[in-house]
Amino acid sequence: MSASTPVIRLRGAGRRFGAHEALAGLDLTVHAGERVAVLGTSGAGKSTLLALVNGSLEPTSGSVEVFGEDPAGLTAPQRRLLQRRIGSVNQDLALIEQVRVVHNVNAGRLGRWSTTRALASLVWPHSLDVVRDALERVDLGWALYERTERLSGGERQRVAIARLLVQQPELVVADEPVSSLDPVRAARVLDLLGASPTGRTLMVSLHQPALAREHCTRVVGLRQGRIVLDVPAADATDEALHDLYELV
Ligand SMILES: Nc1ncnc2c1ncn2[C@@H]1O[C@H](COP(=O)(O)OP(=O)(O)OP(=O)(O)O)[C@@H](O)[C@H]1O
Repeated sequence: MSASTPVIRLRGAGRRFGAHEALAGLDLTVHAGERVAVLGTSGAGKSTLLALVNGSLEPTSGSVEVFGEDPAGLTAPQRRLLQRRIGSVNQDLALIEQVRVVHNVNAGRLGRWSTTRALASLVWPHSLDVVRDALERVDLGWALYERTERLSGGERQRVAIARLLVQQPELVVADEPVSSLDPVRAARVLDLLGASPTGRTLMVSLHQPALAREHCTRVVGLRQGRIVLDVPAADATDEALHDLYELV
């Protein structure tokens, strides 16, 4: 991949679920370091778009390339290598409830560890300093050895963010990662997701336009599975967003 290769490129990408067309004809190019907020009403297709980008769904039409690769055309080992570069936070958070927080955070490093090391870490957690640091950054320094199932919704959401911080991905794909957080913590988490010395690329779905304007560089608006708005964040005024949220 050359320096000018986009991090994300969708060409005429669409996704159907049976007869239902969730996304249609999406053309989108995202370059390294961009922070893209995906906005739109419930059901507009935000999660589906993010799933196409993080490789958990394949398009049923058109193409999706991430770091210059089409995940559908890769072998399993090649796909694992690509996945290491992508950090995802999904709405279901994908935390293991019955284990302590430290193990859920360390799961962010599993892609880089041997099976032996991963299993050993379940008994004697490895890289405690890294895990502690990530938890402190999301205000959960006290929760290292808490059982995950005991945490509140917002605390669990921050554990998923800490897991992503230890993974240190080049691209973050986050589906409503701040939906359970108070405004101060939401702002902090969005800063953390986008911040990295090397200019991490971020694609994040949000329901709060103000957060998109403040923490992202670009706003993409979806309506009924189509991109109807693609502007610099500063231009995503309430007026510009009005049509996006009008009830259909
Ligand atoms: N696995 C699936 N099977 C069938 N239909 C689906 C599936 N996933 C999504 N859809 C449909 O695709 C459309 C887009 O869904 P999606 O979850 O992408 O919307 P969204 O914008 O993320 O919504 P929300 O803001 O409520 O999370 C919806 O009509 C939804 O019902």
